[in-house]
Amino acid sequence: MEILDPSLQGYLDSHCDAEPEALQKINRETYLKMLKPNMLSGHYQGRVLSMLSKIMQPKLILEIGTFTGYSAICLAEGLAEDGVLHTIEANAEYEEMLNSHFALTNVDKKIKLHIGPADAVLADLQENNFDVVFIDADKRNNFTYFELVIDKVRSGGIIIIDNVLWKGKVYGTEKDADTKSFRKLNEQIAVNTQVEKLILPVRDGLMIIRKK
Ligand SMILES: C[S@@+](CC[C@H](N)C(=O)[O-])C[C@H]1O[C@@H](n2cnc3c(N)ncnc32)[C@H](O)[C@@H]1O
Repeated sequence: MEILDPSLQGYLDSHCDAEPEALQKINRETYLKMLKPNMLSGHYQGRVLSMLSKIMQPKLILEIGTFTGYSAICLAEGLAEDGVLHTIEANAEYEEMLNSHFALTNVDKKIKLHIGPADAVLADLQENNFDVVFIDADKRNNFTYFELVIDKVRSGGIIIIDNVLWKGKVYGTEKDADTKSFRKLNEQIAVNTQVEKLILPVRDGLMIIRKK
């Protein structure tokens, strides 16, 4: 089930900025070569991430779940001149492809790729005071990642979590484990008084969480 009517999504796609050339190439290659290519953020969500990042002008971004690098590049577009984006990917087989994708862009020097499971990489990561965090990896660990990163986010910084509407299942009657885990995540964040939050009905649902 699509969250948005396809004709509305078509209208949104045709009235935002065009997808940059390097991202068009990565998008095409992801659909040609990867299993589950729809994990990629894509044109419209990518422009949303880029816009949020440009508004925040972050010095430090953390991404959990790199895949083919699409969202990392979108977020890196908004980095301050001396900013850095750390992105974590568990699958070591993606490393070479990711380096070649980042090299297609003018933000490659600002992206630091960490290969390994997110919990282990986060335990070793010295950086604090993240301005923007994007959580988009193994979905059932979303709340664990939220708890691991919240103390590493500066006051006024934002955490973005992807797929929180889970194809509309979270507000339906489905009882499968993934749907239950998204419902629980959304409820836990909704009552958390440390943060302000809202869900944007972008693609599969983007939760925007601002640390007070
Ligand atoms: C939904 S995809 C990320 C899509 C990407 N953020 C984008 O929007 O283009 C999720 C990625 O997280 C990775 N992943 C899964 N479990 C992980 C873990 N425990 N630590 C780090 N990465 C993980 C997967 O290999 C996959 O590449």
